[in-house]
Amino acid sequence: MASHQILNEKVIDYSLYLVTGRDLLPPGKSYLESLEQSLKGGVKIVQIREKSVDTAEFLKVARESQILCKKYKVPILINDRIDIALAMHADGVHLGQTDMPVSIARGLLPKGSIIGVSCNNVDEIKAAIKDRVDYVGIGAVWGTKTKELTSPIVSVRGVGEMLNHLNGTHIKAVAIGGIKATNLLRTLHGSVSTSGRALDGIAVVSDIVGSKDPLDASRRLCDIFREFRNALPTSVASHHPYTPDYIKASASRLLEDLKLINPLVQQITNIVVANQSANATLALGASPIMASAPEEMEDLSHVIGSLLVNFGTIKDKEGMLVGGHHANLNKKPVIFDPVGVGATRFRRAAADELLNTWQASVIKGNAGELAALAKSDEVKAKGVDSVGTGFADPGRFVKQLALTERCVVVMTGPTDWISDGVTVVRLDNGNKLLADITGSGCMVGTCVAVFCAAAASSAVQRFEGKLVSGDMLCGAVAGVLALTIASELAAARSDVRGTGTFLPALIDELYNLTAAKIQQYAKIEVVG
Ligand SMILES: Cc1ncc(COP(=O)(O)OP(=O)(O)O)c(N)n1
Ligand SMILES: Cc1nc(C(=O)O)sc1CCOP(=O)(O)O
Repeated sequence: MASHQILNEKVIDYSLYLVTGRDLLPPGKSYLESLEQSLKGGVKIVQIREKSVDTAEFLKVARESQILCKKYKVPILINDRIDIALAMHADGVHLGQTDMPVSIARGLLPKGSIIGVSCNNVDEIKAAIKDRVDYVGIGAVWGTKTKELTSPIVSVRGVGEMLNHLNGTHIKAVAIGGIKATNLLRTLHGSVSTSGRALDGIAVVSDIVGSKDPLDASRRLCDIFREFRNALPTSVASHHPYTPDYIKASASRLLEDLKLINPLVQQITNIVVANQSANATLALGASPIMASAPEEMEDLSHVIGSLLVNFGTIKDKEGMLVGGHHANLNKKPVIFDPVGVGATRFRRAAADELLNTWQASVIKGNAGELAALAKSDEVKAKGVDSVGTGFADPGRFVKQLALTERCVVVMTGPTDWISDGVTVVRLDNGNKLLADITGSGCMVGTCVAVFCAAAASSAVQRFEGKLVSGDMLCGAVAGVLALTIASELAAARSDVRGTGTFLPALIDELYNLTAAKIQQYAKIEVVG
């Protein structure tokens, strides 16, 4: 989908939208110098926003800015003030919810003027559609110091939901509020509708205006936007026409790769399972680091192969927030295991906060946990366990959740269901003793994290515009297969007489797992 629009024969490119803010200029930097550098760096549309000056000064600044914008063939819009826009023949206006109504502004402005409005929720989007505006400014997507916010933060997942409503319209959408080079890729990947509609641009004040080098700041934002546009349409899908044989071969190869790579797998997990998760990691040929302090997350994010965030006893939320942010920044897979998320309001709110802060590569849970995450009441949970027979159509459910959260979703149970939003895989391995020991679900999360680390580390092709390289669907399938096949082999051993002997045997079978065993025992079906 093109990020530009044709109005009055003019092509409007919203990809990098500068909103001015003279009060944020660094000491010694002149406003016009900063504006020209940002235009050189790739700003494609400018809005003059002056909140605390009189009319004469607003008009002067707008006219001086217009000369530069004309030089770079960039449209100029005026924030709030129709009179200023008319007086200087601006290309259009940006209106807030309490400014001049769109229908009246349209009557006053010359035909073909660009009209954009601020939207903070779905109702405002619906009104903007009725008003046939040219674009919407959705915000604030993150917290910002540039302006005191009077409406709730939308967050990236909220932007995606609002974009769903713009499907089938010609209205363009930019996000605004707290966007900077360090969160831009995350912002873009998170802000996509379930049908794949992405943002047409980003509107930025401080990351450009506050920079001593606005040319470089703008160029960096432009580059990230372009790389995102050039990347594959979903963040993790590799778009291979998956077949059971292909997946089996990939899972087997990943096991061999991981024994060579020996990735470091960081796990923020719960005390109940920490020991057995670390042992499972080692048994597969990876190295565990069970680190949860926020202060160490940045350093670790450079050296880890993947990060597992397991909710379990949820004491380390700050570490989880910071860890996921840095993992995204350094393009390391994040595996999210929202243990017992349906159990309390605190857990539900924490899951939302985490998923609004970083993007998971894989979300893994049982039917009850994933239902709670998706705010579906089709399946109920009791504590950390799922209750009842599960979803009527589990394949459809995981596919939809994968599209909404833009990641791979793994739903564990007697049958495991995995989807990247395009393909749905059904796995039928596993022994019922897994349900009788504590932490087997958490160990699945660990195994998925181990194999996703291998998938990311051994990825042949890297796309700058993706949050993570490598085939996360195959990584997730391989992780589930490893534990479930090992459970079948362990349960069949003559030295296993109950749950007490099953757990060490399970670790043994993970240790002795081979590519040939995966090929021999994996029960895989591609169902959609
Ligand atoms: C692109 C874009 N989106 C939103 C806004 C916010 O406008 P508004 O709601 O009018 O608030 P103020 O900017 O007037 O504080 C914007 N300016 N640009
Ligand atoms: C002007 C403005 N409008 C917002 C909204 O939410 O409508 S947020 C915002 C400020 C954006 O500045 P920065 O890029 O420095 O965070």
